[in-house]
Amino acid sequence: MATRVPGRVAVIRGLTRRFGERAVLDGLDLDIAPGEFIALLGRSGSGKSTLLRALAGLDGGAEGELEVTGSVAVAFQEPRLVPWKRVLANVALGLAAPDAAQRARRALAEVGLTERAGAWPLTLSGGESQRASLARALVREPGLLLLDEPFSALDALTRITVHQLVLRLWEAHRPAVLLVTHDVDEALILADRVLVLQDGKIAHEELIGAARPRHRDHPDLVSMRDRLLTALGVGSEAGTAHQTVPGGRR
Ligand SMILES: Nc1ncnc2c1ncn2[C@@H]1O[C@H](COP(=O)(O)OP(=O)(O)OP(=O)(O)O)[C@@H](O)[C@H]1O
Repeated sequence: MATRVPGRVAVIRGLTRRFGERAVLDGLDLDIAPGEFIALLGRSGSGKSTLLRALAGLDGGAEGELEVTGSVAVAFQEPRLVPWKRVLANVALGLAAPDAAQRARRALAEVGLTERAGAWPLTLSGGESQRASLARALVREPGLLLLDEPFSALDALTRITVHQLVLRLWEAHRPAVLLVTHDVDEALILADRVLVLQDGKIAHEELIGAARPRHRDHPDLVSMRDRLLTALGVGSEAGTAHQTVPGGRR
């Protein structure tokens, strides 16, 4: 039986996902409030994508309680645009609204891709493809936006630009966001709450009150980075360059 909790877009209780003998998710509890930006860290194979797939309704094999209120949209690491449809048609794909094309155009304008509306996906750069993918997710006005390492294949400069874009879009539309990332700094710069998934459960949580835009050297973030790296079993090396979790797909 699922429980609806007012003021929550997702309520997860005792979520367990087994593959063979192994419980990748093992009695996981998590609440997601409307409009909050959560980053999910965890070592490779800890079950981050498994949790996202369960939340997206893409995996029927999980046991436990999982209630999602409202619509969910997902953007993946690879933008997954349909190659034989132009960019505008990709963004409008599956939208039932009579004004689908108009909404898709508006979404493309928001991500700065108006000029590429008529282009074929294979002619887009990595950053443009990712922006098109974000437009396709946002055009549905989701209550919950799931982002599975969407920035990891982008070069460092493009990633910063897309971070800024995501924050701008999040501030304008206010979906709850669950961002899976291997990048501790990305989590600290973007999220309100950073979670560490370990042994099938949320093993560590950091709440970030620092105002945005944030700089990675903010004193609160420096101590949080240390705690997160310790929770991830990496050991803290404060003051070193950009930190990512071992096993990241970059
Ligand atoms: N369909 C499946 N069948 C069998 N095992 C699976 C399946 N899907 C995932 N797994 C296993 O579950 C574990 C968690 O996978 P998942 O992709 O959720 O990890 P992750 O934390 O997202 O990893 P990464 O950071 O490397 O992307 C892995 O050991 C994976 O091999």
